[in-house]
Amino acid sequence: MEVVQRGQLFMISMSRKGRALGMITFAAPSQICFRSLQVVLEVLPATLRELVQSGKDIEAAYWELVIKDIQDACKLFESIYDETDGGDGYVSVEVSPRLADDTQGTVEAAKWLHKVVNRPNVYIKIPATAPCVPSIKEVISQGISVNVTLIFSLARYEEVIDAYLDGLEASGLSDLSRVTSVASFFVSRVDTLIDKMLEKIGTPEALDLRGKAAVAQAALAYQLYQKKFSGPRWDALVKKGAKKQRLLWASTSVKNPAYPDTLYVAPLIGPDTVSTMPDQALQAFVDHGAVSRTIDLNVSEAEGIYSALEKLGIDWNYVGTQLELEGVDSFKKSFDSLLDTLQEKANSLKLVSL
Ligand SMILES: O=C[C@H](O)COP(=O)(O)O
Repeated sequence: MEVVQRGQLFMISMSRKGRALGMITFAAPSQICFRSLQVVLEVLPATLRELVQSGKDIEAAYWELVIKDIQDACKLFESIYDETDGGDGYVSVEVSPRLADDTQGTVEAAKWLHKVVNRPNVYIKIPATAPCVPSIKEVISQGISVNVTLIFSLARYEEVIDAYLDGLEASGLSDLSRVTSVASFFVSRVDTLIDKMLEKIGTPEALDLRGKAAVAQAALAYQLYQKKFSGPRWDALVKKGAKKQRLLWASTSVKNPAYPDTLYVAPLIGPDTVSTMPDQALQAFVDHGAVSRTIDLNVSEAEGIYSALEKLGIDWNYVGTQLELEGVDSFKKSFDSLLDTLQEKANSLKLVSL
């Protein structure tokens, strides 16, 4: 339990009826796995030693530790999952980031993880890279719930929604109510990149748009969400119990200290959205954030900002691709560095046990 609590992120979520927000704990995989494993290293050297001495290589030992960790977290959140009829209380575990270019490898890894974790409230986390969009469809069609991560552009987000809808339609299940998904749209990193581009352009108009791109794009993502999850195609799936793929805001901490510290949380509150927050963003919001529906208050302003940026030469697809490359690369580096740390620990445990 200690492991889970030290690795947790939080989310604020507006209930479907649009009532007050509840503060719910939500585990995001990279953080929960990477951070909690450091605790595992402190408190469970015996387990690691046992795993290594049983002949497992370090990656296999990693997965055993993670699976147990995720199962414990799932148990912790099970009551939320039950109380909300499968609406909240999920724990995510990510397939190896080394598979981000491998469609079939990702499908196999997702199926395996889903089987071994064996809990109803687990999300298998899959990156929204071009090769993994078809994996998402396939995995959803097998009745496996998915957290789609690393979404940076509206174009890719629409492909992700389509993969979810296609997967539900292909599933053959008569009851779709237990196959759910979140689409994790990264926010602050968009400003980090676009601000640099605007500074390069350097005109007063460009400089005035700094710090506005990310929230504008996110607000338009919510418009797309509303459009795609309505109409005859969606209604047919609802008849079979389908649930909307909720938009999850990731990367919500402010990177530029000149910006308000709730910039990526306060304007993005709306029905069925999920805001993941690291401590810094959470504390700022708890201290002086206000809870009310904000996500669609300024849609025409968001459209204006989006097209003004295009007119200045900002290519949204370039931005999405660049951030995706950086995101996948950083996930891979974290994964590699974690395995290196585990290997070092295992080596020292072997020495101690001699
Ligand atoms: O899961 C990913 C995090 O939300 C990333 O946030 P970051 O952009 O602050 O690193």
